[in-house]
Amino acid sequence: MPLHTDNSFIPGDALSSATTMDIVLDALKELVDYELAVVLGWDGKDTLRVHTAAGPLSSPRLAKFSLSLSGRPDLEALLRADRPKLFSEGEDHVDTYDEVLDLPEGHSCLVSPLILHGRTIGLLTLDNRRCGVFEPSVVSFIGVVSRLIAVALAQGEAARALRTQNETLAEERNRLLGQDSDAFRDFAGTSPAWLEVIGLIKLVAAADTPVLLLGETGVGKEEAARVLHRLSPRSDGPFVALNCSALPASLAESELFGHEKGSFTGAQGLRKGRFELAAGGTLFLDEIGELPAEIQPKLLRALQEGCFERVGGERPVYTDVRIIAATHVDLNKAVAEGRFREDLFYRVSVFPVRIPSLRERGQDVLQLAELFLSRLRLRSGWSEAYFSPEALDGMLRREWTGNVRELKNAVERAVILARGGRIEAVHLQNSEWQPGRTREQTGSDQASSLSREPGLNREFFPLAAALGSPRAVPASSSGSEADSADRAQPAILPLKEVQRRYVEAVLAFCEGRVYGPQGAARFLEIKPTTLQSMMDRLGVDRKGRKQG
Ligand SMILES: Nc1ncnc2c1ncn2[C@@H]1O[C@H](COP(=O)(O)OP(=O)(O)OP(=O)(O)O)[C@@H](O)[C@H]1O
Repeated sequence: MPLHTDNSFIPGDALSSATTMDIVLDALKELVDYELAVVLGWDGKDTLRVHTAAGPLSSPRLAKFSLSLSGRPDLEALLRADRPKLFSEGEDHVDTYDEVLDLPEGHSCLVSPLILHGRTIGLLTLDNRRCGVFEPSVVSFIGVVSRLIAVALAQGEAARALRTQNETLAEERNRLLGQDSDAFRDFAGTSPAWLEVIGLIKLVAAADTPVLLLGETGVGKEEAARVLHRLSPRSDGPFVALNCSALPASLAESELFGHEKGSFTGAQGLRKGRFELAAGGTLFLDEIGELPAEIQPKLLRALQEGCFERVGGERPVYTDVRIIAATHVDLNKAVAEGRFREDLFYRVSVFPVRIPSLRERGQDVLQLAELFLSRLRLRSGWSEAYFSPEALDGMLRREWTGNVRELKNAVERAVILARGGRIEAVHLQNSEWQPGRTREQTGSDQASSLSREPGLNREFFPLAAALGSPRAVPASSSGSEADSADRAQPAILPLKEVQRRYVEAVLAFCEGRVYGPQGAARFLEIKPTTLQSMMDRLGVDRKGRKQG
């Protein structure tokens, strides 16, 4: 036979562990007359799972088979003895594959530990329905083969882990490079409430314990999760985040666990889920309380056993990830209402950490504002931006309902309004298009205090100006007579008319600009294309006049 000359083999093409094992068991079949050969891998704790099964008796059910060693002291003893064992005819023994296979009594059965340098790697079993098929002479041969299989199994698993880690790192790096990410920035704050959080994060970071971050929206739960990851022994591994809210069950499963090629229409290739991408690192599950009920048992299994199947896949996939979950809803209530599984709740909430709201963090507001401003100063035209004393005071007094996220956005908006110069309190007070209020004020107080300064009102409070109403914000719901009178005062306009007038006013304020940092879309926090179609729908042109 001529020598095979294809030398295009490169490490990246290395055979998968499963293929290697298929080849080995196939070759073994030529020497040993088995009907079922199974290689089981050991998870290092208690479980043996089928890695490869070959022979006419193997079946897809077997591929999912696993067994607990604590329930099988006979197998544990066999692994300890590190010697193959041939079960003789009539010898009583527990049938390993009892649950999935019906083998006749007295069938031939040979079991051999897979041990490498004294470390248990797994187990090899050979079965044949007929009695006495395996000669005693075959036992020592299988002992030698088992050592080779142990090497192949260990190397295959190591190569797989390395490959997954490489891919994950590359994917995560690309993802981070593609964003304006805050992942590597400071974690500002020195208030007692914040220092307590830092203390807890430092404490729990080193352990592999699941952490549950609780807190209002925008308080910095994801930021805290990133810091926790960076402080943990997994910091060299990836940090992968998934927002569980608004994910339909079908999408959530494939996002979490990936899918096999052709598992559903449009699944053109194998795609790894976040669990696999996070291997060796941390998986951050944001808004875990919103996870669809159908997925919760699958997540529980992945957390408990470290294994799952890709959508459309049969082979179990194993990963080692640390879970950090976050929620802004009360998970206890979700459990009581049956929306969240209790067992999953206990699994993820081993170490809860509450991230305080900005209201509880005192002077941290100023540190954070300075931090955000220092980042913005790096942008062209804004290097001279600074806060006036009144602006600093206003920030301290304001009730930041949207927390750090709201503060961050407000600082950016203020820099734009201040045209990269001195930021006044009024630049930060511009909150018609967000729900922030000063700590002392109600919504109506805020509207009226703004309207007390006519120029300010016109320039920075376009809704009130646009509607021509003395009170654009409804009165507080104290139920007093004065309140009822206030409520009755403004004419109620159709929503479309309010939208039209408001868009016109914002456009006028932006001098007809739709795009760019000082464009209306930016202020309205919508895409310019969305604003354009809204303008078409409302009949408003760029100069803010009604068309037609
Ligand atoms: N201590 C901090 N230092 C710097 N930036 C922070 C800090 N905390 C939060 N941020 C920034 O504030 C914004 C909101 O934070 P984050 O997304 O972590 O909040 P969250 O609590 O996870 O919000 P949600 O509940 O909406 O998911 C992000 O842009 C984040 O980078």
